[in-house]
Parts: sequence; C-alpha cells; structure tokens
Amino acid sequence: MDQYVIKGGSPLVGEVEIGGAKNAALAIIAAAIMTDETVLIDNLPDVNDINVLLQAIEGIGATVTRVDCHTVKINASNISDFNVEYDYIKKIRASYYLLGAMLGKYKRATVALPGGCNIGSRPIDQHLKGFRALGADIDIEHGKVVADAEVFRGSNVYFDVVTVGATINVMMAATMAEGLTVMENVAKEPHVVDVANFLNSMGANIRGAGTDVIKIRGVKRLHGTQYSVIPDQIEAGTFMYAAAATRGDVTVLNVIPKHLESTIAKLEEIGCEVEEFDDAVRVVSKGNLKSTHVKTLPYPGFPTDMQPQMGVVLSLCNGTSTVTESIFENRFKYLDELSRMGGVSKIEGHSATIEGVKGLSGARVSAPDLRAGAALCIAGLAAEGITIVDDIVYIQRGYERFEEKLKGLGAIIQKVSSEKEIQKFKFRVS
Ligand SMILES: CC(=O)N[C@H]1[C@@H](OP(=O)(O)OP(=O)(O)OC[C@H]2O[C@@H](n3ccc(=O)[nH]c3=O)[C@H](O)[C@@H]2O)O[C@H](CO)[C@@H](O)[C@@H]1O
Ligand SMILES: C=C(OP(=O)(O)O)C(=O)O
Repeated sequence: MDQYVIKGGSPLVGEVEIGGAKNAALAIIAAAIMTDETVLIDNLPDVNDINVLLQAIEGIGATVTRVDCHTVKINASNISDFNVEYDYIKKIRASYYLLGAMLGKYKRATVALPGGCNIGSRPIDQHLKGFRALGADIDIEHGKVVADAEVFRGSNVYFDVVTVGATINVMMAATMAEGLTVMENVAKEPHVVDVANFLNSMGANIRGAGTDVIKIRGVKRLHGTQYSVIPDQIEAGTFMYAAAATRGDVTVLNVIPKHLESTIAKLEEIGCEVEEFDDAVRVVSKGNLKSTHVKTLPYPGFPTDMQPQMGVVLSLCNGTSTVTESIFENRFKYLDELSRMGGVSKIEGHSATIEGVKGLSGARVSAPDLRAGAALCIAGLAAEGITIVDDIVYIQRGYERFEEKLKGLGAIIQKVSSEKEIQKFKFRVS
C-alpha cells in the first residue's frame, strides 16, 4: 500500500492547475452511454474513480478510446449487456449513475449497490423513488439493484432530502421518458448544472438546473457531442486551504471563482487575503488566523467535501471554532488522526469543537477517506517534522498527481511504498 511521507513546516507558494471535476465527470461518463453516437469528453481528471467507471462501461460493451489522459471518446452503440458485473464498480459511489443512464436509454439495468467513501449512511431511496415515479419496477437482489420499465413516463418527483446523486440520476433517466418530468427540491451543485448542460448538448431538453426545480421534457433520442468538464471546486478548495494552513501564497488556475464562493468566504473570515481573477483565485495567508464557525450545507452552502480540510485549517487558527456537519454523520474521523499531531477537538453528535493550537507536529496517520486523507496531508504540510499518511488509495480516488502538484508549490512530499523508502526520505530531508 502506498503512503505519503511529508516534511512539513514550509509555506506553499506558486501556481497550481486545477483539473476537471471528478463528481461531474463521473455522471457525464455514465450519461455518455445514452446515445449510439460518439461522445468526446475533455478535461476529465485522471483519477482512479474515473478509470474504474470507464472500465465498467467497457465491460458492458461500450468502446472507450483514450485520446489522452484527460480526453476520451465513448461509443455505446454496441452495449448489449445491462448487468454491470465489473468487480470494483460496487466500491465507487458513482456506479449508481449507470442505473439512471441505462434505465433512461434501455429501460432496464442491473447494477451493484454503490459504495463510495465511508462517511455515513448513504441510502439511495430517493434515486429509487424517482425511478419508480417514472414507471420502473425495482428490486434489490443479492446486493444489486435490478430495475426495468415497460414504458418511462414523465412524472412529478419531490425529493425528501436535497441529494446531488438522486437529482442527477433521475434527471438522466427522465431525459428519455415520454412527456414532462418536474423535479422539486433538487440539488443545485455546479455539477448538477454541468450534467444538465452535457445532456442538453446531446439534444436533451432540461431547464432549471441550478435552481430548486428542474423540468425535463423527454426526447426520443440523444446524439453525439463534444464536451469539456467544469473545473473541480473541491480540488481547488483543497489547495487554497493548504495555502491557508501553511501560511503560503497560492494561485489556483483554471477555476470558476463563482463555484468557490463559500470556500472563499470562510478563508476571508479567518483572515486570509483572497484575490479573484476571471479563472483563477489567489490565497495569501500571513499573520495570525482567527477562529470561526462552519456548517456544511447543500450548494451554495459550505460543501461537506471541504469540511475536513477546513477543520485542519481551523486547528491552526487562534481561538475556538465549531464545525457542524449536516450532510454525512461520519465525517469527523480525521479529527482523531489529527489529535496524534497535536490537534485538540471534541466531537458531539453532528458538531465538533476545534481548539486552535500553536502548531502541529508530524506523526503517522491514516487517511480514513478521500477528503479526510487530503486534509491530513494539509496538516502534514503545516506541521513541524515528518508526517506519514497511510492508506492514500483513498486520496488517489479523487486527486490527480496530488504529490506532484504539491511539489510544484514547494512541498516536500513523496509517495512511498515501503519502510525502506520512508527511511531514505527521512535521511534525505534531515
Ligand atoms: C460521487 C459523488 O458525486 N459524490 C458526492 C455526492 O454524494 P452522494 O450523491 O452520495 O450525496 P447526496 O447529495 O446524494 O447525499 C446528501 C444527503 O442525502 C442523503 N440521501 C441521499 C440519497 C438518497 O437517496 N437518500 C438520502 O437520504 C444522504 O444520506 C446525505 O445525507 O454528493 C455529496 C454531497 O455533496 C458529496 O459529498 C459526494 O462527494
Ligand atoms: C465523498 C466523496 O466521494 P464519493 O461520494 O464517491 O464517496 C468525495 O468526492 O468527497
């Protein structure tokens, strides 16, 4: 198992290029199988989850041609298997999008129940509620969702919780249903809008993405397209918070600043200087940082996927902060790991109280999940001494060339896979 070994204590300085949004790209890849014509998708992040999903669609008969590591052509005209057996698919969250895409186009699908990071209970009842409203019969058999429909008819779907996954999934399925579907209380995340734009570029008729109500007029067929995925606001936010924690000066390039509003607002609240450009944001962190209070909420609220990174920054601010996690109940595991590095926090239900400390000290920690893993790397970069982050396979699910991008900002970090390599690193940096 690979690990990151980090020598912390130096500010990150420089520019870093942000890639395409993982969570938009996953849905877009699934949606690409809804046409028999060729689709070209650009600005894909080269990360494990994307590669797993591409292999999964190849497994059911789609042709995937890699133009380069960020661009693929997908042709799904030969799909003949509606049972996604590919072993690893159940481990990724976005496997659920194959249900919406296949149900929409072929009116049948069998897909393993999705996995994803262990950040709390992750039901898919709202996805199934939407599919059933459109006319699907659904059973759960041996860990798989087995779904089919005689006909798919537009319907009204009211979501009981605001869910990104169900919003996108039901939107995909409804794209090829007969008549009008009205989805209410939907998620408004930038990737919901990106997937709607992608489907519209294939000939779908979707209106209202980015608001609380999405209306979809079903079309008979979708056609090929060329599409570029939006920048990843969570990758961007991670580097911005790494700048804050290390008292650095980092400019994230190729971003949409509007998507980063809540991330920027919290940086300004704690005393960082933030400069916005057309497609870049610069974060300068100097002097003392102040504590604050954060609550995760659906977009445009503060993203749950940035909560661990924020928690690490707050542990380095003066005073007492609180973090309330209102989306997933098990997203504070990084705080236990952070306590090995001198972090001081107390978790009570959905909230954590974080006491600012003078500094963190390097230690051996484990990444409990994707964003928590990235957060612990930020802690390691800010800490004095050596930090070893185990289980970085989680980080590799969602960050492309993470250590290389950090190195480009002056970080002393290396990916290693043995104790011997750790000792060599320690010797080299001592
Ligand atoms: C692959 C992907 O894009 N993952 C993202 C997606 O996850 P995911 O799609 O799993 O998250 P959702 O937005 O669906 O979940 C939001 C909340 O709704 C609940 N819920 C969801 C569906 C459902 O059928 N029933 C239900 O109760 C969940 O338990 C959670 O409390 O959005 C999350 C919230 O922005 C992000 O943290 C994840 O990174
Ligand atoms: C939690 C995440 O991913 P997933 O939903 O795939 O587990 C994430 O991207 O932060």
